[in-house]
Amino acid sequence: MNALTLPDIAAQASRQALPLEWVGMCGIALPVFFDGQRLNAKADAGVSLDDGNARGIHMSRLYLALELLEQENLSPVLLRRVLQRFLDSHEGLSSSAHLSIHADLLLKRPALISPLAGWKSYPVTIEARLKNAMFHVELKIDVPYSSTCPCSAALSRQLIQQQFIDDFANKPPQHADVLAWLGSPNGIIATPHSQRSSAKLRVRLADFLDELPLIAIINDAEAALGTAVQTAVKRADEQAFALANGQNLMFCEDAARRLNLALKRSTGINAFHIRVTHAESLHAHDAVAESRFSWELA
Ligand SMILES: Nc1nc2c(ncn2[C@@H]2O[C@H](COP(=O)(O)OP(=O)(O)OP(=O)(O)O)[C@@H](O)[C@H]2O)c(=O)[nH]1
Repeated sequence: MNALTLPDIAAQASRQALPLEWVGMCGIALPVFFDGQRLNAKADAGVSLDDGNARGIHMSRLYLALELLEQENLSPVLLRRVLQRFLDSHEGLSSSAHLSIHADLLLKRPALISPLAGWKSYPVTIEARLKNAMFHVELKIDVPYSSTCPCSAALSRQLIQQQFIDDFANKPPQHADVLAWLGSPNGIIATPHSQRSSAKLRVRLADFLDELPLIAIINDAEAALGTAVQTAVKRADEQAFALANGQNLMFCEDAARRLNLALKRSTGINAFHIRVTHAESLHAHDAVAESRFSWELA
């Protein structure tokens, strides 16, 4: 039997000469390593197709370059090496390379009071680009938190005051009576609404960073927001959480401003874009605020 040469369509001339900005593969399953964890990731890998006459890029060369990610902890230098390999394997065809890695980062979080702890999952995307020796890394991180509406709290307080006036209209308040009243349903006749909320952070990193500051950014964001979503919870933890929410009333605007300050204080961040969403229980729609810093210029 004669050995047949395999047809190579990608090497053919394109019928329509036109360069393309991005060509590659999306959703490639891949294990990556970060902070001692093996993450189940999905990668999008692509290059520009500058030669408008070339029919296609060489997908397999991008795919094989991703093997580098199986061996080392994710870092800016490793991402750059992968992108350089994308370009080296497409010499004459491509001048820019792009890689996105989507994964869920698991962090163990202690309870507020009890000695318990549990895992929290943070969706993250790490995006790296290389063009004309210019290398950029952008992080996208979702941080869930709890927010309690300050307006609803004030309105609830007013109703509680009204109830107090009604219940103690004809008697001078005695300490024991007031204490008992505070512990009764009438003492909390109205409650403010709280909602599970989410902050989507997009951050462009400075060139000098050796590591990806994913965990530092998550920790800074949660500290700024004040009422992170909890994991393992006993009653003592739930009570501490209720107190924390009561002391931490916020509109979505408040949350966006706090995150803006926190990210400006962080080192190694050149630009950022924040979008917070409060999934209101008052409405069937969300309250949303955005804030950005140097985002258009970056
Ligand atoms: N460029 C391109 N390739 C595709 C597409 N869909 C599937 N492929 C296949 O991806 C496979 C890998 O392509 P290449 O990397 O060029 O494979 P190859 O020619 O064996 O490898 P090299 O010798 O390194 O060029 C081929 O079998 C293509 O047909 C597509 O939309 N575009």
